[in-house]
Amino acid sequence: MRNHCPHAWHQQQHRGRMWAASPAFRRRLFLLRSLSPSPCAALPGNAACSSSPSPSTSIRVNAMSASGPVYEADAEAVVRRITPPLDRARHKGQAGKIAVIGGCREYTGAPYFAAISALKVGADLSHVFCTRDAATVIKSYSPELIVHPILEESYSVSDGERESVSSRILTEVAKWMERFDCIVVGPGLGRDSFLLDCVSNIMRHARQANIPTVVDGDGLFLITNNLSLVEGNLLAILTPNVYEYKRLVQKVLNCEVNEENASEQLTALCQKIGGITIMRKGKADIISDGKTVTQVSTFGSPRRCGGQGDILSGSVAVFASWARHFLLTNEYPTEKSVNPMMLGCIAGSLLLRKAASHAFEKNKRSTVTTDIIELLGKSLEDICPAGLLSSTSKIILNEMPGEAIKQERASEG
Ligand SMILES: NC(=O)C1=CN([C@@H]2O[C@H](COP(=O)(O)OP(=O)(O)OC[C@H]3O[C@@H](n4cnc5c(N)ncnc54)[C@H](O)[C@@H]3O)[C@@H](O)[C@H]2O)[C@@H](O)CC1
Ligand SMILES: Nc1ncnc2c1ncn2[C@@H]1O[C@H](COP(=O)(O)OP(=O)(O)OP(=O)(O)O)[C@@H](O)[C@H]1O
Ligand SMILES: [Mg+2]
Repeated sequence: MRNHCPHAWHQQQHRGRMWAASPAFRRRLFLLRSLSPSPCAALPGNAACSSSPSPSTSIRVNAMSASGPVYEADAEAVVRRITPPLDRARHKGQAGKIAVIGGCREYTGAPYFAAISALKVGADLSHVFCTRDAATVIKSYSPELIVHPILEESYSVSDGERESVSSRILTEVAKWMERFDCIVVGPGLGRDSFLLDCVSNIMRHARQANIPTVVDGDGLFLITNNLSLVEGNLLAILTPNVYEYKRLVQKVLNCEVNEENASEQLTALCQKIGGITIMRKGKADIISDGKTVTQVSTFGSPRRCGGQGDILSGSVAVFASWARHFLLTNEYPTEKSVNPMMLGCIAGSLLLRKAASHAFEKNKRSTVTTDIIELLGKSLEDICPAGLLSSTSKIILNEMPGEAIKQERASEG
C-alpha cells in the first residue's frame, strides 16, 4: 500500500530530485553526453540521417560532414571526470605506469615525446623499451624516463642467433608487463623486420595480460600488415595520421578514403577489425569503436611540426588507463556502454590541442613539439586544477568547470 500513500509519493519525488542533483547522477550524465552515439554512425552505409541532438545536451553538431553530423564530445567534462585526484594517501605508481615500445637508430625523438608526455600529463612512471643505439640518446634527453636498451635490429643479430635473441627480448619485457597500465607501441620504432617480429610477440603478450595498447607510428605499419595482432582486442587503440589511415583503409576495407562518408567509413573500419577503437587524426580527431562516433575539433595550432602525434599517443595512454580505473571503481551501471578507450582518446586529443594552442600563442611559427609538451601541465590545470582535489572532495569539485574552481580558490584566498 506504500505506493498509494501521498507521503510516500512525495518521498519518492524527493528522492528522485536528490538523485538527479547527486554528483553520481551528473557524473553519469556527463559521460553519456560525451559519448552519445551519432545517429548516423550505427551502420556503415546508413547515410540517411534526420534526427538532431536533444537541446538539453551540450553536444554540438558538426555540420561539415556531408553524410550526417558527428557529435562533438564534451571533452572537458571527460577530462575532469576521469582525472584522478592528487591524494596524499596515494603511493607511487597509482596514477599510472606507462611503457613506450619504440626508439631505434633513426628515431629517438618520437619515443621520448610519447614517454615524457605521459609523465607530464600525470603518470607516475614512464618506461621506454628501445634499441641499444637509441637508449643512451633517450636517457640523455631526460633522467625521468626508465629506459630499457633491449630491442635489436637485424644488422646486430646473426641468423643463427635470432630465435634466442627474440625469446630473450620477450622474457625481458614480460617481466615488466604486468606492472603497466597501458603500453604505446610504435613511436620511432622503425621498420626493421626482425625488430617488428619481436614487437609482435610483445603485443601478443600484452593482449594476453589484458594491458591496454595504443598503436601509433610504425606500430601501425606493423599491424596493417598483420591485423590479427589487434583484431577483436577491445583494449587496443589505433591513432593513425592521414597516411596511416589511408593505408589501413586500403588494406582492411579494400577501397580509398571517402571524405563524404568519413564517420561511416571509420565505423566500418573499427567493426571490421573486431570493435577496436580508432582515432583518425586530422583537422578534427574522429574517434570510433564501431558502435559510436564522436570527434574533438577544438582548435589547436596551425603548426604541423612532427612529434605532435607522439605527444598524443603518450597522453591517450595515460587517460585511457585513468578512464578504465575510473569506470571500474565508480560502479557505473552504464559502464558497459561507456568505452574507456574512447574516453582516453577524447581526453588526450583535447589536451594536446589546448597545449598546442598555448604553445602557438607564445612561439608562433617557431613552435616545436617540446614547446607543446611544456604546456601540457598548464592546459590540464586550466581544465582540472590540481590544488583543490582531494579524495573527499573530488566528486563535488570535479563537477565544477575549471573557471568556477579557480574563482572558488581565489575567493578562499
Ligand atoms: N623526432 C622524431 O623522432 C619523430 C619520429 N617520428 C617517427 O617517424 C616514424 C615514421 O613516421 P611518419 O609519420 O614520418 O611516417 P611515414 O614515414 O609514413 O611518413 C613520412 C612523411 O612522408 C609523407 N607521406 C607518407 N605517406 C605518404 C603518402 N601516401 N602520400 C604522400 N605523402 C606521404 C608525409 O609527409 C609523412 O609525414 C614513426 O616511427 C614515427 O613515430 C614521428 O613521430 C615524428 C617525430
Ligand atoms: N589539419 C589539422 N588541423 C588541426 N589539427 C591537426 C591537423 N592535423 C593534425 N592535427 C592535430 O595534430 C595532432 C597530431 O596529428 P598528426 O596528423 O600531426 O600526427 P602524426 O603525423 O602521427 O604526428 P607525428 O609527427 O608525431 O608522427 C592530432 O591530434 C591532431 O589533433
Ligand atoms: Mg605519427
